[in-house]
Amino acid sequence: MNNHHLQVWNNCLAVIKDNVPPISYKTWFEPIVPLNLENQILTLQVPSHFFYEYLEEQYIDILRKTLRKEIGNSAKLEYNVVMENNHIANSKPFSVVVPGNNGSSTKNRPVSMPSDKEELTIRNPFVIPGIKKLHIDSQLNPDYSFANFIEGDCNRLARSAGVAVSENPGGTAFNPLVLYGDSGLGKTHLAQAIGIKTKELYQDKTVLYVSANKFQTQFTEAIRNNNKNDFLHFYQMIDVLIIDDIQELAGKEKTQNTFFHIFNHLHQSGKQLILTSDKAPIELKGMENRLLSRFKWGLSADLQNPDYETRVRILHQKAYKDGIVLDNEVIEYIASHVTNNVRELEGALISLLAQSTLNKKELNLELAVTIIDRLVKNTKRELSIDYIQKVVCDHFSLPIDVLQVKTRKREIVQARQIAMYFSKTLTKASLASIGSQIGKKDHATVLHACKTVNNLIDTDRGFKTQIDEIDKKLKM
Ligand SMILES: Nc1ncnc2c1ncn2[C@@H]1O[C@H](COP(=O)(O)OP(=O)(O)OP(=O)(O)O)[C@@H](O)[C@H]1O
Repeated sequence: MNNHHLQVWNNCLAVIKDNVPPISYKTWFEPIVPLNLENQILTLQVPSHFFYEYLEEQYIDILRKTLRKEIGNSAKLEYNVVMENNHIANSKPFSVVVPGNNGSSTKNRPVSMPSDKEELTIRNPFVIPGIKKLHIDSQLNPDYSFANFIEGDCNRLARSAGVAVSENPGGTAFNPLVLYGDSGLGKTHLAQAIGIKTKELYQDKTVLYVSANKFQTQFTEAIRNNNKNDFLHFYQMIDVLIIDDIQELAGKEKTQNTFFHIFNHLHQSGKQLILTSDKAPIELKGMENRLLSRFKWGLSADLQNPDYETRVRILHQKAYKDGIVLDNEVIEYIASHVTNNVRELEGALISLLAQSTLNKKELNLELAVTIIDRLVKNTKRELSIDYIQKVVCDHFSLPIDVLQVKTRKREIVQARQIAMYFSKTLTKASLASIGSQIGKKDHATVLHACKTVNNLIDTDRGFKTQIDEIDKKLKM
């Protein structure tokens, strides 16, 4: 048998080895199998389409130089992409690169499948090593469905983008879809809901949810075990990849670099990426710019703190799911006192249920007041503007929505000014944000309200007493 191709490739490798870092050599050149040399065309077998793309992108110069040195100026290079299992990826065609005078070009031929390569060699970081059939568990929690996700102004854009993505993964402009917002506002839930719905609509699509931390751990393991290729190949065959808490990759340059290649590959192949983050992409620190700029290709949608109405609906839904009936006053009490995020709202409900069951107490407002106040004090809550409006309205026996009504009625104007004054003194909200939440006023109106209230406190005893009473109620 003619071993000329082996000789030529080994000579090329000797030069390449001296010119690329050892880890790159091991990753990208050792797995290559030289197959044939005919008419100055060297055929190399590579394990995947991505592998070939990566070689083309990163190493074409050195390949071109070494080949020309070995075979002459009309040297050509062909890649034989051997997909080792039919369901690893769509059968991508055989690609040929010609490192000629005009740089590289590619053309296609059918894939060749050697008979001795039937076993799956890509290791799946989600299954026990040794299991040959590649079954990917999507790692989705069925509770995190769209049906269980309450819609409100706080999440409307993100939710509808999520529905659109799950109906047409990879086929909308929302790629990647970046969901961001503070902790406990439903990013994981929504991202998983997209995965669940996609699986319902497209059973044959490979969906995978993974936290950025898990991704990082798998990557470190893969490097330690010399399996970086397997790691890359595994991720590049996913149709819908959901990575949670992407901010956790900050400062992890190597992982980011690998994720960059996975991202590119998936995006170019029309696959869907869904990322969650605790900050808007523009505010993410410690991330490579090339990654950040890619995050901005699609849609970034934020999740905000739910307003009072949405909190009430979330509580009703959670109680219903747990099979308990709660009086409206109990739900309203929780919704007006637990305002930080949905996770705390859930926690409050669970504490209430636990106390009532364990101590055999009736689940009524009295119990709710005791439990919630204890909880809220422990979490050093910041008062919400919603709650301030509620307390002020209760104090003056006004319906809460009256503050939003455009009117010059003195008692309403004054209640609104008092609500603005307390929002300014007891929350961190800006004048503009206070104004927009209380009667859709501008910042100048809020400033004027604060001055008026301060003046009245100094000059009107009766007024000051009212303010002190409201203050006490708010800090109860
Ligand atoms: N709109 C909603 N409707 C119903 N449940 C919700 C909603 N938003 C959040 N939740 C619930 O609140 C809890 C916290 O949500 P989730 O874990 O998705 O938050 P997160 O934003 O991912 O938080 P973190 O950044 O801390 O991971 C979950 O149990 C989730 O089901």
